[in-house]
Amino acid sequence: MTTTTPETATTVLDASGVTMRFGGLTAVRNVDLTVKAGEIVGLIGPNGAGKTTFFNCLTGLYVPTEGTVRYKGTVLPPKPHLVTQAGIARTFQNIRLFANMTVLENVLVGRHTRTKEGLWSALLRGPGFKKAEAASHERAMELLEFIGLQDKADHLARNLPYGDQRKLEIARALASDPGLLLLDEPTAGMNPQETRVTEELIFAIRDMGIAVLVIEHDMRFIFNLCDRVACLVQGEKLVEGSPGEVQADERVVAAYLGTPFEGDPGADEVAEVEAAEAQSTTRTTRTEGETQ
Ligand SMILES: Nc1ncnc2c1ncn2[C@@H]1O[C@H](COP(=O)(O)OP(=O)(O)OP(=O)(O)O)[C@@H](O)[C@H]1O
Repeated sequence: MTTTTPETATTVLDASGVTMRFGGLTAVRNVDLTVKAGEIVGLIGPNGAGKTTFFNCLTGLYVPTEGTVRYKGTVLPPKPHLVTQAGIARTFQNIRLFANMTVLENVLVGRHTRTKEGLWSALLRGPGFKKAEAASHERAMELLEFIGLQDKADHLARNLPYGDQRKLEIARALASDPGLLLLDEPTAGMNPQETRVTEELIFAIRDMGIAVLVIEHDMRFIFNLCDRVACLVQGEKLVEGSPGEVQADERVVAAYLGTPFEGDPGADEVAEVEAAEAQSTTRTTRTEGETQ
């Protein structure tokens, strides 16, 4: 059996020099990022760092002011449905399900980019359409089983608990048979148990051969999950590396805490506190000695 290592794996996503300006504001500046087959890559950064804007540049919602985005070597067309058709699926920061449709119907909607039957075939319900419909139904049920919602296929999406709605969004994205899945804050609002389940789900998606790029504020989740992490700050890529490297990088810590570290972080403060404590101990000892 051959296994693909990240070094030799094909590049699924190649974003190069991506810049996005809104009038005078540069939300993303000259960002390069690659995702290889078999990888889970994390994108972190403080609020307003440009993470979602960068996602929107990858998925055709925004046309980058500068730079190119390639999927498996081909430059992507700047239209969301064509990007989905090419093989990139995404979920959004805020849940965007069809609330009054069933769980199964929501997944079937996600399948439409892979259905070739035309309008007349659908209207006349010819044999080609019926075959395609049965195949879509079967695939949608497989996906519901994969995420553990097969028993709720007939429930209305709006009646699902929050964690299940998030899972359903992922199933709908998977219905387009992507080679790359972009997840925008998949654990936002989840309790620790739901977050753990999501982590397992993303590992299982990776094991299905789908590369994953994930934005998340939950650092424990991201460092546990990802093979590689990139940190955006004020639209620029500040650091990229293994979870260990990024976690230990003083610039990343400073970006989150809002204070730059210089030299040994906090050494002066520690020395000051220790000196003050030593002084107060001397004073206390002397006072005690004087009263005896
Ligand atoms: N359509 C837009 N028009 C103008 N400015 C925008 C637009 N979209 C985003 N911005 C600005 O671009 C910057 C980056 O925003 P973005 O939402 O990409 O950050 P983020 O890193 O995803 O933040 P968060 O973690 O809070 O979701 C912000 O200053 C934001 O106000």
